[in-house]
Amino acid sequence: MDTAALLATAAVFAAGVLYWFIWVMGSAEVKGKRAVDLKMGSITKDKVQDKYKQYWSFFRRPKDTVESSEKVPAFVDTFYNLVTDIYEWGWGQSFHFSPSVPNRSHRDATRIHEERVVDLIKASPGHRILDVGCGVGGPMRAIAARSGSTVVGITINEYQVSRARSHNRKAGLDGACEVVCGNFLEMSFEDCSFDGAYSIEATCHAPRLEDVYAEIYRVLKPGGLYVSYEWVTTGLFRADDPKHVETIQGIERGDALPGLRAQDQIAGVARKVGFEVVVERDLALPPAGPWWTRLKMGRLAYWRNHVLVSVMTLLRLAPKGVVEVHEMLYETAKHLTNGGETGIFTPMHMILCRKPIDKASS
Ligand SMILES: C=C(CC[C@@H](C)[C@H]1CC[C@H]2C3=CC[C@H]4[C@H](C)[C@@H](O)CC[C@]4(C)[C@H]3CC[C@]12C)C(C)C
Ligand SMILES: C[S@@+](CC[C@H](N)C(=O)[O-])C[C@H]1O[C@@H](n2cnc3c(N)ncnc32)[C@H](O)[C@@H]1O
Repeated sequence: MDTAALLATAAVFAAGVLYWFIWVMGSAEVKGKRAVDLKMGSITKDKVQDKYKQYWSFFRRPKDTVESSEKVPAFVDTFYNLVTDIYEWGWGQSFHFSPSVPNRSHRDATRIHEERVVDLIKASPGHRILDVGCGVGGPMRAIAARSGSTVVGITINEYQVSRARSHNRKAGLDGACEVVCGNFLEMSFEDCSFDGAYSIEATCHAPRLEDVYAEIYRVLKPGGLYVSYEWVTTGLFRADDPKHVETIQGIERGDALPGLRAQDQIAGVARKVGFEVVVERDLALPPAGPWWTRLKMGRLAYWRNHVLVSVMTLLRLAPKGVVEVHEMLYETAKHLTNGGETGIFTPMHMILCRKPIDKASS
């Protein structure tokens, strides 16, 4: 074979490898979003890097002033513009963790964790259920399909609204699932207009938990049930242990959190806004399988994804800034894993509350 033929064969081979790397390997476990589709929400291509820098300088330190608390929802919105496509591509349409289940896939474990909500809040056909912080609607579709109820989701991020609506249509569930863009700290829904409500790993973004719980209380019908899976520090967390503090602050920085609450504070907040606490339990505790193994087992996948986003940026298929966002998520994954392994953090402290029948009329 002469040199020209050799070069041509090598070029075809390289193109084939690139194609396989980007299009085949490029979508992670859940097929759907591919690396070539990384858009970074509603941020225009040229602004991604700047937006990331603004996000990072805001969330780098813990939030302690009222003034910075008020800015949190806007920065949370920026955060989801930056990460939504990467989450969908590398994790799926459900932006939360689940206990691992022996001999079951991540997809099954995710669905089981979501369907538990249906039983807890007794969602039934004819019910109108609120999903507080709905992401792109993975849980909403599972819960609507399982329960036969109508689910209304709210998210602060406009890009997620369009993604969720499109997924709902494709799943044939747009009749059962509605998505609105808004702030869960001041919702536009009528008082007493929902039969039930849930939030999955979303209220951790609220600077004051009582503000979002009070809103959920307001829109629930008397007797209605609300369940939340909360991100909290556990009783094993020691504020005087620098390693613990580094882990918790690492989780806060990389997940747009104004400050993680302690597990034993949640029920008090629920009662303060008027709820009866039916039950609370850390769903991560044994016999539940570890939720963080899914993050840990993917080291090789992270490396592949890093190479992918770098190649995509070089080819100008992805905007500048994606590599930094991806790197931030990689670091965050390490802190989350650490939080899980040491037991100082759980993303699934479950609290089930009821709006009392008598108090509501007063
Ligand atoms: C509830 C929240 C989000 C929880 C999780 C869905 C996400 C937390 C960290 C995310 C990820 C970390 C590493 C990424 C990896 C580097 C990349 O290659 C592919 C995507 C990741 C796995 C990504 C996926 C989503 C998370 C697990 C918070 C924000 C309150
Ligand atoms: C980690 S995601 C979880 C999404 C969804 N519950 C799931 O499990 O797939 C957190 C969600 O909360 C939403 N959120 C955060 N702060 C919000 C706010 N102030 N108002 C409305 N939505 C908010 C985000 O936009 C995002 O959709």
